[in-house]
Amino acid sequence: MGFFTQYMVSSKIVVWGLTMLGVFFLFQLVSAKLWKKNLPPSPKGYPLVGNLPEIVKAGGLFYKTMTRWAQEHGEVMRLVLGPNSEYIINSDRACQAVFTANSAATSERPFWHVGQKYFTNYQSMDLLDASNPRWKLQRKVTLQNLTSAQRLDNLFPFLYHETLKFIHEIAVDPDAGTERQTQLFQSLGRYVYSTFTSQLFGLEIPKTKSKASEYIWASGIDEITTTISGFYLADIFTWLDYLPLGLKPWAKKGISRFNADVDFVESRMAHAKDLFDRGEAADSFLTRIFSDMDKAGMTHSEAAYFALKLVVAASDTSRISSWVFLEQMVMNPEIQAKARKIIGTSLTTRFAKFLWLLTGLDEAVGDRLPVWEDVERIPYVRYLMKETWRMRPPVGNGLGHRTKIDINYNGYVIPANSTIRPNIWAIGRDHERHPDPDVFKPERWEGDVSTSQESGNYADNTKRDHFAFGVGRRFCPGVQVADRSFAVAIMRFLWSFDMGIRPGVKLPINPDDYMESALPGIPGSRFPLSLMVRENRKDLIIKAWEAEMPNWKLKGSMDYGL
Ligand code: HEM
Repeated sequence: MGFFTQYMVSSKIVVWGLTMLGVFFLFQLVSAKLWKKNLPPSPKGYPLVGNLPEIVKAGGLFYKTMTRWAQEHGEVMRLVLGPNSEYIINSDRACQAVFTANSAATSERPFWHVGQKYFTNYQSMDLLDASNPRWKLQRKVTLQNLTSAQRLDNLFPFLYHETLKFIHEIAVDPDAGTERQTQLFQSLGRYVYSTFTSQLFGLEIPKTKSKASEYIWASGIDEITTTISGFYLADIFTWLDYLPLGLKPWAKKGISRFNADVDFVESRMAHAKDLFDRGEAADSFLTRIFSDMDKAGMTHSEAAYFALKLVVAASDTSRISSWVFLEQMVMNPEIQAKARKIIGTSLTTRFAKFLWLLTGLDEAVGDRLPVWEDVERIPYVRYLMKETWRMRPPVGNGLGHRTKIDINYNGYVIPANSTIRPNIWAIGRDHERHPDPDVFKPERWEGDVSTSQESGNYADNTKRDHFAFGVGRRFCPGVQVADRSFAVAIMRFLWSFDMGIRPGVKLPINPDDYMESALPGIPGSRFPLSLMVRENRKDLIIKAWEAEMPNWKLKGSMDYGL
């Protein structure tokens, strides 16, 4: 079920709910003296429910609604979501003022009690307030164990292995390029999940049909749902939490999800520990915690739960990045051809490279699979990354923050304790920042080879490439991992595949027809993508895979015992 369709409830509950909302609205108005403040403008909505119906109706095309609203209402706007209001920050300048200049005051999370208390037992970094010491510890552990210069390299063996496995699967798939090739979204998901479970747990996901992947996906959805404004009424009417547990279905659901998560990670950890004790475990986040090399300051059990949360944060964002890159290559064949030419095909000899330097017409890589270091000399890869993340940010609606203070911007007031969000979609499609924003044009980034981390760190937010990784103190801590994973995917896909549309699909196609409400702004698994290995690559890929397998050391599986 999509996030938005879940707002639909039975009519009795609606009547009860609306009455409560009315009372609550009045209470909010009086207690916060909102009528005295010049609040930002709102799109026209309905009594009591405000802008909710339009959001529900928009479903997967919510990105368009948010972009249009930003154009109509200016740099800051207020969305009325039943009894809640959210303040949406529509421009880079306003992001600077709200999230960067006021980062200490705007880095708490909204009051997501249900998610924080029940679903995650105050252990998930995404949901914790930045002032919570556990958030600080988890952020430190992420930076030390995952994204420090030393640790970033740990990703590569897994990333190279998994991308090669994905490409090899397609090279030997008799259904590749036919109308029966319908599982690409799932296979892409397998390789991405497996990359991160290997890096974090030291355990891989060998098959596309995997109970572990299904579990991780469902657990992630449950947590994300707790961050939807007003999804759990107990986040609005906080006194509901005083009821006995038997009368709180949301609390029971949350507790059972948390307990199931703990069971899941404890059993995975036991398997990983067993391999570690036998000296058969690959180096991973957990093995380093077991061997106390990093003295993380977490118990083993906490570290395993945290590893699950990192897999959730890392996997689908990376899967979506690769998926929409493929979508854009299909929609823009001339860019696919150009990028491929730049990345490299058959030239292998020094003479050929010399020719390439001389003429600029041929390739930079040759007959080996591209690796991360190639990005340094192929800036076009960075342009492709920036353009994909600008146009289809995987987390376009961001994650809410809470402001602890009243913030004044352009004569409007965003009141203390409100939820605030950067409108990542609208900023990426702002005509002033990006002329022709609906056109996929990597060339617009000519000369900008900044990494996502560097760009995110610019003191002047208007100079940033895009806002796909958020803004302010909660800026995505996995950004350098994301850059590596995406760059390698882009280069290897261009090197390996002819990317097109499945036979039998009528042209032209519009990606908007394939949006899913659970992934607003992203064409979902129904997008009729076709991948075929290029003829002159097939033998190279098969040979590379045959050379890889005998040396591959990772023994454990996330699906062990499931
Ligand atoms: C293309 C890939 C990715 C995108 C687009 C992305 C985007 C985001 C966004 C928008 C946020 C919310 C920031 C905010 O609250 O302002 C976030 C938070 C987060 N991301 Fe990422 N992310 C990606 C990959 C990753 C990876 C690979 C990891 C881990 C290895 C990761 C770990 C996290 C964590 C732990 C948070 C929560 C931070 C906090 O609450 O303080 N992300 N990400």
